[in-house]
Amino acid sequence: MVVAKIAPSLLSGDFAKLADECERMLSLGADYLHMDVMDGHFVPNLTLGAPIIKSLRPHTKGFLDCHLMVSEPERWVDDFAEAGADLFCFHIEVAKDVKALIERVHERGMKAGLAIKPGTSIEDAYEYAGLVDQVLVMTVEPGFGGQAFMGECMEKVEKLRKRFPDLDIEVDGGLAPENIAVAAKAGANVIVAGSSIFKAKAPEEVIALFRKTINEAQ
Ligand SMILES: O=C(CO)[C@H](O)[C@H](O)COP(=O)(O)O
Repeated sequence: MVVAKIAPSLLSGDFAKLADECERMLSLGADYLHMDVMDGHFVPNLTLGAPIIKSLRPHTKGFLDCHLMVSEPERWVDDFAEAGADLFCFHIEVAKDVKALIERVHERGMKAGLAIKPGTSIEDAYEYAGLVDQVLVMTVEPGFGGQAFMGECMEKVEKLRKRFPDLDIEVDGGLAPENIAVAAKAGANVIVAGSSIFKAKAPEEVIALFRKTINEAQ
């Protein structure tokens, strides 16, 4: 059985106060801190890289769930390991050798995650899902926060959950109180959310609602 893990996306936080934002999210009930790494090539946006993770690491004990939206994930394994990332999640669409990369991430002491874009079929991930710690099913086109949740991606989550009952399945993009039940029913248990948490008047209530909805669906 899997349990809910709520991962606020710091992309929606104040980058000038990143360490404070991380501690604030943990104090409000977050399990993971989701860090969106974008290279301006795999996605049309630039955010942060290993130097920021390294600067942040001494200021938080939170689990740094790093989602690399980059064209050459192989280049960054050592940098992220040395920076103190807890989980290194890369995209199946660009990895040169998925299995070898998973092994390298584990060798460097990080958990490994495999991400798929909305247009990528879940069947492509089956071969590797038993080797990783988490599969991330994107529910928006990666690149920007604040986009609308793509409900059609839930079929992929359902298929994955049927085959891998104990796998951590993360969903990312447009998750909000209005659609959390759909994601929970499909079998997602790790919820990334930026806008709906950071813009809420009471973020702790959104986090609590996500957790309750996911755990009740298990
Ligand atoms: O990976 C991402 C964008 O590529 C973000 O994590 C994601 O979009 C979360 O933001 P929001 O909840 O506002 O959609």
